[in-house]
Amino acid sequence: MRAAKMVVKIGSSSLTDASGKVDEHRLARLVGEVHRVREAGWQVVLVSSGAVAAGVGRLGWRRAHLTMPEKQAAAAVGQGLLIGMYETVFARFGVPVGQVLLSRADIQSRRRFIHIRNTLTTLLARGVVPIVNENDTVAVEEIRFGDNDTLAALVALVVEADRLVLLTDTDGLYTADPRTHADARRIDHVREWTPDLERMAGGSGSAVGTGGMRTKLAAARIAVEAGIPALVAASGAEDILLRAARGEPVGTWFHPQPSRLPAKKLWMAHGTKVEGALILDDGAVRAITEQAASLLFPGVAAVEGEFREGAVVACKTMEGRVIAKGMVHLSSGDLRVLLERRAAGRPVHVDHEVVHRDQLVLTDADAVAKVTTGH
Ligand SMILES: Nc1ncnc2c1ncn2[C@@H]1O[C@H](COP(=O)(O)OP(=O)(O)O)[C@@H](O)[C@H]1O
Ligand SMILES: N[C@@H](CCC(=O)OP(=O)(O)O)C(=O)O
Repeated sequence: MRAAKMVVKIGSSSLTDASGKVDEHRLARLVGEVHRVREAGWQVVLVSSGAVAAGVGRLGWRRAHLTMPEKQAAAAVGQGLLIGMYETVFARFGVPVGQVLLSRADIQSRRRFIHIRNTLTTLLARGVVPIVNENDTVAVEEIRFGDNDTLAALVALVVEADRLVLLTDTDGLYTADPRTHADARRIDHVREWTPDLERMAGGSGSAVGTGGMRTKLAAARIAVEAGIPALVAASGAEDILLRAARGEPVGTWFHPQPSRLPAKKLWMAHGTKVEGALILDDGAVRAITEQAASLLFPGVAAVEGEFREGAVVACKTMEGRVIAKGMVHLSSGDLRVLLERRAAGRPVHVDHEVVHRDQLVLTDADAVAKVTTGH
């Protein structure tokens, strides 16, 4: 029988003490929680922040106003310390850990994505707890996830997890940031994505956190679109992972959407970065959003950027709204030659789709709703 998988993300704010250093007691508490849910039969991938905080603490620096190279240097020092702490504490339960450091480029490449999946599933099958973090020391802006909430959601996609649990210093999503709004109420269930949700979620309330509720919301959305229930909950709550495993009301639950995209389309929607764009005329927009059709050359009005065949590009309306992402069969250079030929009134024959429907994924919520509800 396939073991259920849980991706658990812990934020810096839940691992550090008041001075910003990694707090061994908090880390040990978390490890105890992971151990208990593993004993209940779950496989767990831990996505742990805290490298920068640990490094800053070790070097005796102050957290405020660090440059990017300083943060990366701090992460180089802190990541080793962090994994050392996990190794020591998990060893008390006889559980080995494995360090997995990822950057966005690792997820963007389909080949590397599959290699990561194989490595993670091998670790899980052999009873190891993979401990994932962003590869902060080498990650430059273009290839950064930027926040571990998004990284955790993508890891959940990679391992096809059954739960994504985002543990933080607050017990869920509130109607406003509870640090500054005493009257804020917790939202226990999210079944629909409304603009209100985005308005409620603010940035980080602490000096060590990155992204706050905003990035957790974005991460939860990636998970639910992939059919994975997501929970935002307090890291300090008793038996939190066991309770998450049972689906108890212990935070904000994000319920998955009924229609689940195939794994490759999920990767394309969330794992890839676009290299350019195709501007579609209104007929093509209707064809791909309402009839789930392939994109044919006559529907392409213009091309933006430079890309090779096989690249992932955005599909935009004439007004510039991104409605889909797809893997294009023609380079930007070839498409421009064909567009010029058409503009000059010369005949244009393209014998295949520009983007095949199997390699096209709708990214605009309204467009997705139209297709999944059938109108
Ligand atoms: N609507 C909201 N509901 C709950 N928390 C919110 C909200 N808006 C902003 N926050 C802030 O998000 C913080 C958690 O995010 P963050 O500091 O990035 O933690 P982590 O290090 O766990 O990722 C909370 O402490 C809170 O101040
Ligand atoms: N990769 C960084 C953490 C980035 C991050 O997202 O932090 P957090 O919002 O605390 O989860 C680190 O290990 O310090």
